[in-house]
Amino acid sequence: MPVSDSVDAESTGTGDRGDATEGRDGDVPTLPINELFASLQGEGTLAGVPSTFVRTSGCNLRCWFCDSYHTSWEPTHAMMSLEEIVAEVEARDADHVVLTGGEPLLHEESVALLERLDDRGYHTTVETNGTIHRDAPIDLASISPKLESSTPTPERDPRGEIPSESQGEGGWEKRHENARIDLEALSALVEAYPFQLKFVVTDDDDMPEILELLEDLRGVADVPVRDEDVLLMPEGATRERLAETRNRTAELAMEYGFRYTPRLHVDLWNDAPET
Ligand SMILES: C[S@@+](CC[C@H](N)C(=O)[O-])C[C@H]1O[C@@H](n2cnc3c(N)ncnc32)[C@H](O)[C@@H]1O
Ligand SMILES: Nc1nc2[nH]cc(C(=O)O)c2c(=O)[nH]1
Ligand code: SF4
Ligand SMILES: [Mg+2]
Repeated sequence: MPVSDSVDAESTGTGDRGDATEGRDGDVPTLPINELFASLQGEGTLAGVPSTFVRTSGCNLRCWFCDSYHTSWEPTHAMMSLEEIVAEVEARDADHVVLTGGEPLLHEESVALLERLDDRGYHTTVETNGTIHRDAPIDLASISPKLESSTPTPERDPRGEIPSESQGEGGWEKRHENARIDLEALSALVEAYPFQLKFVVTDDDDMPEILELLEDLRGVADVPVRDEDVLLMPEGATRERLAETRNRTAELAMEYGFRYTPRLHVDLWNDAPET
């Protein structure tokens, strides 16, 4: 099981990036950290690999199904210096580090953290929604572009918001919808790093949008995007919900010639924190 000496998540930020003190505390570079723990990589081509997870807080999107609610809808974190983060990583055994969030590439200091981890010989995976490109030592860009089925609407708002609030000017329905796909950033990421494209599938209706996005990406990217780089992942933060989505997602993977990825951590530990 995950380690018990995790980070205390104390301060709460309201902005996309955590809070105003993010970045540097005096001369010390810092990141808003929601949790830091040892587990098995649960998703994608490296599923099953012992890994240390560093979860930053703050996101530029608001997926209704986000399984890391306290990094997006209600960001909660402690500010940690890069030195402290690296020490916490070194205190665990894994050779693989997964930098996730929230959206880790929102934070400029994620680059410096990845450099320090790379200098120490760690394999780095970055879990990203694909809307931001940064130049950093990334061994695997695990990109999960968000489909229309992720958009929070009055009917699917985890806060149970009244319709006018989720739809209005500053409401997340529009903001999410406008920001969720950035072809330029997506293209820059696949050109710069070994990558996987990991789509969250809720049902059959997601497939036309996946195919269209792949066509667009293949049209602009200078590198091949092979069907085997495309993974379908069932939507579900709990075992109960996964039981509803995984078989159809697996059938769709077979039908379209894409890969299927399980959510091993949900099978093993359901929705427990630090797993
Ligand atoms: C919490 S996100 C953090 C990284 C980044 N913001 C992103 O979305 O890729 C980590 C991974 O969990 C996936 N995810 C989040 N909620 C999910 C859910 N309810 N079911 C399946 N996958 C989910 C995301 O698509 C992403 O691949
Ligand atoms: N075990 C485990 N594997 C994961 N792979 C990607 C995760 C993420 O939240 O980014 C994740 C996670 O939260 N737990
Ligand atoms: S992009 Fe990732 S962290 Fe942000 S809301 Fe969606 S699943 Fe959550
Ligand atoms: Mg997760």
